[in-house]
Amino acid sequence: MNSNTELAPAVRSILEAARDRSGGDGVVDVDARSLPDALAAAEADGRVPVIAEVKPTSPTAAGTRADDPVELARAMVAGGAAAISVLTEPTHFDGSPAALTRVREAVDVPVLRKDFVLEEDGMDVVDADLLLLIARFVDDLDGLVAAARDRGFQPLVEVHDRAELERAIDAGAEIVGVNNRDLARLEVDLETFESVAPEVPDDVTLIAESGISSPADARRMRAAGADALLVGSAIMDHGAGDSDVTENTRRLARAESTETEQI
Ligand SMILES: O=C(O)c1ccccc1NCC(=O)[C@H](O)[C@H](O)COP(=O)(O)O
Repeated sequence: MNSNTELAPAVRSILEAARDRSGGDGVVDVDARSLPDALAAAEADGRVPVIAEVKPTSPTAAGTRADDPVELARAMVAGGAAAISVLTEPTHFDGSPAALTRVREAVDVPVLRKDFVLEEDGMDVVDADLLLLIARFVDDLDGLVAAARDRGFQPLVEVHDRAELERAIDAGAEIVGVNNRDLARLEVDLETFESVAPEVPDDVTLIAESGISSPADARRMRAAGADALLVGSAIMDHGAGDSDVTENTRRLARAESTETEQI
C-alpha cells in the first residue's frame, strides 16, 4: 500500500476507522447475481449501464440524505439503473451492512458493497454480489481477489493509474473500475479514466467511477470505453435534499438515447 502521507486527511481517517472495525463471525458464501449479465441487459434495452450508488453522505458531499436506502434503491432501479452500489462504511458515509442486506432483498439487480476492505476478514461482514477492492489500499491484491472469489463475490478492483491497473490485471481482475477521484486531494478529473482506459484488456468489464454528473459526462466516459458508469453524488444530489432520484438516474441511463436532449 502507498504511504498514508500521500492521502487526503479524510481518507487517512477512513482507513484508520476501517482498521478499527472488526470482521464477520464466519466466512460468507454468496450466490452472486452476474454484473456482466445485468450490464448486457441494460445495453440490450437501450440504456447506458449505470451502477447507481446509495451514498447517504461523504467527505465531499454537499449534505446528507437520510432517506430509506431501500426506497432510494427502488427509485434508482425505476430510473433504469443496471445495478446498485451501497456504501456500508459507517463513520464517514453514514452507511451500514444492514442497509445493504435490505437493499439486496428489495431489488433484483446486482448489488455492490462499497467499503474500504483492507483484510480478508473484512469481507465476511455481509453478503453482496460485488465487493470493492481498492488497489491502492491493499498489499496482497492477488490474495484478496482470490479470497473474494472463494466466497462467491465478483471482485471489482478499483485503480487510479496505469501502475495500479497493471497490478489489478496481474491479480486476475475481470471487473476493473477507474476512479476519477484522486484520493490524495479528493479532486475529480474525468481525464483519469480517459488516460487509463486504453490500457485495459478488451475482456475486462470496465467501469468509470466518480465525478459523472451530466448526460454529456456519461457520453464522454462511454466514448472512452466505459462498459458501465458508477454514479453517486449526481443521483443522490445531497445539497438538494429531496431531489428526484429516479429522474436523476434516468437522465444518465438515457444519455445515449436519440430522444435525449444533448446536454
Ligand atoms: O465521495 C467521496 O467524497 C469520497 C471521499 C473519500 C474516499 C472515497 C470517496 N468516494 C467513494 C467513491 O468511490 C464514490 O462514492 C463513487 O465512485 C461515486 O462517486 P460520485 O459519483 O462522484 O459520488
